[in-house]
Amino acid sequence: MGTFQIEGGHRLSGEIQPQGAKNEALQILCAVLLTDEKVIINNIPDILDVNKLINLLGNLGVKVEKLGKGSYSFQSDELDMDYLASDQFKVDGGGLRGSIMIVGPLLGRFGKGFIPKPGGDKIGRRRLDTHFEGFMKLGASFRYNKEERFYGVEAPNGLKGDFMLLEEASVTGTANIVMAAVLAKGTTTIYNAACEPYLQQLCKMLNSMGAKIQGVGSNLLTIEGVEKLGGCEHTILPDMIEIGSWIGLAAMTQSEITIKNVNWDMLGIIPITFRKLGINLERKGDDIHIPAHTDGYEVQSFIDGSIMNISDAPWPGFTPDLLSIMLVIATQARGSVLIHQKMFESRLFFVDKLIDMGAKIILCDPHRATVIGHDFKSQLKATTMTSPDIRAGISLLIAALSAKGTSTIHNIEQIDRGYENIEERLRAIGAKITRLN
Ligand SMILES: CC(=O)N[C@H]1[C@@H](OP(=O)(O)OP(=O)(O)OC[C@H]2O[C@@H](n3ccc(=O)[nH]c3=O)[C@H](O)[C@@H]2O)O[C@H](CO)[C@@H](O)[C@@H]1O
Ligand SMILES: C=C(OP(=O)(O)O)C(=O)O
Repeated sequence: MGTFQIEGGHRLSGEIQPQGAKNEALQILCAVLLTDEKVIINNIPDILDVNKLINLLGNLGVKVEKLGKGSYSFQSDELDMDYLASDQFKVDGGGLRGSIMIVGPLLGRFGKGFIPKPGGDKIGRRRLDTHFEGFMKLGASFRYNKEERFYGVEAPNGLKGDFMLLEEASVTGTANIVMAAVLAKGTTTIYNAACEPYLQQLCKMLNSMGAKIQGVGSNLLTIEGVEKLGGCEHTILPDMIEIGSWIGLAAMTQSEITIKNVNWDMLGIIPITFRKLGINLERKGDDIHIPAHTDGYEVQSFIDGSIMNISDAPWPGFTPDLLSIMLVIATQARGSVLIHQKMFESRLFFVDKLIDMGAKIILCDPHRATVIGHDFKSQLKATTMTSPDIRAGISLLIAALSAKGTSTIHNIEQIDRGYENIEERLRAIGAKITRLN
């Protein structure tokens, strides 16, 4: 188990360049299975989850070639389908959440797809019903081995387009169904589709490979199936969750930081939501400049004067992956805020650690926490903690960097799942952080 030691209480300053988006990369990498031609992908983040998926693709027979930092070519012309029945696949597939998205492309192109129960954050129930109901709507048969927790779908005669109304706007579920439907016969219509920038990017890539997808960016996708897809070159967007993490870091440490090349127009409601907590964000070209909040930041209230409430919703609502960071920032705001995590059941339990550090938080129930900000009149105190999931991990790291004294964070593999070379990048803007093992 890896550990960070963090000496908190120092102001940071400088520029930080966001990595490529983890959740987009996981979708895009799975899409390379849809063609026997070469696919080039740029801006791939060098993080644990993405490297695990690249390794899985390699074990499946995809020819992987590194072209430069963050750039790879992939060719899926000679896949080893026997690997899907191997013990190694059970280990590889269970190692991350994103592996679930190999099923759609395999089903679409080869008429069968398998996956062990995927990994990912333990943040409450994470059902896969949307994925498999979608595949069944396209004509696949489904089986699930409860003992081995192994899922399988088969359609030996190919898939056939249909209309479907998804039970939930599942991000990976929509990506999976889209990747199956692009090679189905006829037209597939997906209503209540997720439409995060990750999905917009996936659809853009698939269209450049020859797919016919309309409605990109909306919750109604129409996909006219094609016989075959070809190669393409695709560049992954900057990671909006990382960008939000650095905004939180700047606010909590009262530091002046510029986040470079953020692709502002794809950030949706994120900048507005930080402003609700009183964070001042300036757009400079395509950068975000956060001035030092030396006088703190004040939570806004609603028009009727009622307490500020920040909650998650499917895109274009506020992403659940930034709520833990919002919660941490709120601990030093002027005013109070209710954080409502609607999607996941166990993502707020990490507040215990913040309470240990001196934050004023009432955990109302597993989904809601009320935070009463200190307005920097009292600093958080350093402590020893364990990172329960990726976003709680980065939130605790931000808390530690703002706290008085030296903190220790264990289980930092959770952070390494999604943040590239984090200690070096933070040291470059003045953070005192050391990786102990
Ligand atoms: C690898 C990857 O891309 N992971 C992301 C993906 O996970 P993932 O695709 O696994 O998440 P889903 O979108 O399927 O759903 C997440 C959870 O929210 C619930 N739910 C979902 C939609 C909805 O309208 N209402 C609702 O309550 C689901 O029951 C589920 O428990 O999307 C999540 C939701 O943005 C993000 O937290 C994850 O970082
Ligand atoms: C929950 C997340 O990741 P995953 O879906 O990979 O567990 C996340 O990125 O915040």
